[in-house]
Amino acid sequence: MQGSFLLYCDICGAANRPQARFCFACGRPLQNGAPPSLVADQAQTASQTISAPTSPTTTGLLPSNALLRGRYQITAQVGKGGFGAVYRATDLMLARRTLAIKEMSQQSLSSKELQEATAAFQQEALLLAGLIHPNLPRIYDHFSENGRWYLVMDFIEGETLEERLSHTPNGRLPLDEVLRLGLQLCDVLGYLHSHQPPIIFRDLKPANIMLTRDGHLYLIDFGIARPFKPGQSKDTTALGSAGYAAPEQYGRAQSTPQTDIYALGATLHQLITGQDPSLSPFTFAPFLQQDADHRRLEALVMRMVQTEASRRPGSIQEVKAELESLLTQHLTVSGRPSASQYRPAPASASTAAPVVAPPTAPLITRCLYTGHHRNTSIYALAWFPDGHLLASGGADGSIQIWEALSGHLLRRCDGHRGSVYGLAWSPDGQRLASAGRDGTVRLWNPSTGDELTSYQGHTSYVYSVAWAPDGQFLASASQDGTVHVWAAASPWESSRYRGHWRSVKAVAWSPDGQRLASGGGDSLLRIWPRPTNRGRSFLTSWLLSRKEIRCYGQQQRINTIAWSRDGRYVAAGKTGGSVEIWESQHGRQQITYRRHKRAVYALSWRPRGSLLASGGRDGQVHCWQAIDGRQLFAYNSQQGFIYSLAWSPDGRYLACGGQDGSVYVWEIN
Ligand SMILES: Nc1ncnc2c1ncn2[C@@H]1O[C@H](COP(=O)(O)OP(=O)(O)OP(=O)(O)O)[C@@H](O)[C@H]1O
Repeated sequence: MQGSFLLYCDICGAANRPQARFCFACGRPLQNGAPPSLVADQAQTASQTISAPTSPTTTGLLPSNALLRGRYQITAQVGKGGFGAVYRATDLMLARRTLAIKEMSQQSLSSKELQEATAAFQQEALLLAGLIHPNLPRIYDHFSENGRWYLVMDFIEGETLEERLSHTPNGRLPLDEVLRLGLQLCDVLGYLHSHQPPIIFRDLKPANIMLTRDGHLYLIDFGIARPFKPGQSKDTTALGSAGYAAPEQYGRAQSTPQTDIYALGATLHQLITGQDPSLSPFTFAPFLQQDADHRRLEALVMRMVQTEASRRPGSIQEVKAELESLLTQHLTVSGRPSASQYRPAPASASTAAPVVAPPTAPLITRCLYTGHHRNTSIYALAWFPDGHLLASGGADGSIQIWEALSGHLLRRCDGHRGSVYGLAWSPDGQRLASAGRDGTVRLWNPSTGDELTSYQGHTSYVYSVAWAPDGQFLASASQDGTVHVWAAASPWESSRYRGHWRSVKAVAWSPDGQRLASGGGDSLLRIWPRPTNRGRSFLTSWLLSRKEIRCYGQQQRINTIAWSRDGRYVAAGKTGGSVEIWESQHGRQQITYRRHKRAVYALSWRPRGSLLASGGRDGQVHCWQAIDGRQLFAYNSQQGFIYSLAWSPDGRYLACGGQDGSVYVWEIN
């Protein structure tokens, strides 16, 4: 805390900075200088933000229907924080999507306060704009209007973790839910810390975490997050929230990833014990529950909240590994599925079921926009690795690259003679691969639309192309009955897999890049190891037969295949309208989904969890749980046959390409 006193509001009782002229909480004028309102700040009670620039504010006054920037129509105020108000709004220019708009007043501020508040606001906009993660809201715009700053972002349908705790018994949560929330927080903090230099969030607390109905979590409020500055001994300004802020945030040292580990430890402690750490900073009582799982979590939490940063876990990954192992132990020992609705990433799922327990909440969908080709079928869709671009390819032979969330067409790549059937981005996003009816696989520079190279070796249509996760190899599947594996850097080198005896419609790499799955006219799903020798080698089925997994399902052509994110399952969409889910190590069939009436042409596994989207000749898109085939929604498209489906990398959008030449992008909550 920089000042020595806090100024308490006579109307609402909120603590304000001594220089403040208006209460940051209720906006009423403060009685500056009145002795009864001045209280020594040593106590630093409640969730008072340490020295964060609290601003007197005249925000929160926008009426319903107010229009900002000529496009954002305010529908309601949903929150009020230290810097201003947050509104729900409709974007009139983009498919009437719902957005959140955060407002900060520039009025009635001393010049220092204005400087601090503006810096924090700009900081939040700039930092968030460059971050893309499933647990962070996306930022779309920021601007100034009528003396206020505005930040436009995803609207999160839900409540803060603080609000959630206020209506749970004793302000606590069950252990499995705490572990799952902890894992999501590790994911997003790990993402922030993986930046160079690491981004330190610095204000992790229940009030800055929002939860959706199905338990998905978002970090909000990046006002005081900062990149770590190498060589600096302590933070320029002391920032954070009492109780959750590590000792080094009180101006003693520079905040590091260990600072966020401390706040996460304090938060986990609160979720288990129900004790608000802001009431007694730096003291963490032992857990009341003393079973083995709670004791193990307690040991971890106590290490996380060590005063000495060097005695805390070395990285957020270390915390995550322990939470994962603890969750596995907890579920295995208790033998019960999760009570929570959160679906952890499949990579961390280790129960016997195909994936994890399904959510009970219905999915909410809304069409973001519709893009078009020249009224010809769209056979292929691929999201750019960070989700900001979407590529589509179709019967007109063109490839179009869109700004994924606005539908703005950025570029076309023309060169294929005949339909484009397959598309894949290189993992680094520098190149786009396409497969076509002209028998070629081509590489494109997505920035210019220029063709970089083409791989020629197939003797008939190429239906599918897939890029290995390490970026070094491409696999392509063809009507000629082969799968070629190309070294991406040298188009003349390839291995050829000849295990199929009919056309091969689909090929896909396992997420670890060690195996390939292919399927086609012979009805067999084949899972085979990635060829190890570079150079020309011809891999026949007898060569691989000892290592290959063959999945014998219904005698129907396979049109499309998709791996689950953890590599444990492969889904195959078939001509008769079924989708078979196979366990990939031993080729055991898990379930068959039979709710499509006609051929399934497209499948996409949602990046988080067990949700599959399927579509095909019946013109329907189904979203269902791969664990048990439970359908969450079926949407009757007006697009004719559905040929392609693709989830965005963050799992929030589903792109859908059809026979009528349109691309629909749906937002799915
Ligand atoms: N993207 C969002 N979608 C929906 N509601 C939101 C969103 N962001 C914030 N809110 C709501 O607005 C409230 C205030 O938001 P936020 O914490 O970001 O504001 P702030 O002014 O920075 O607060 P603080 O006092 O913590 O500094 C939140 O508690 C939440 O209820």
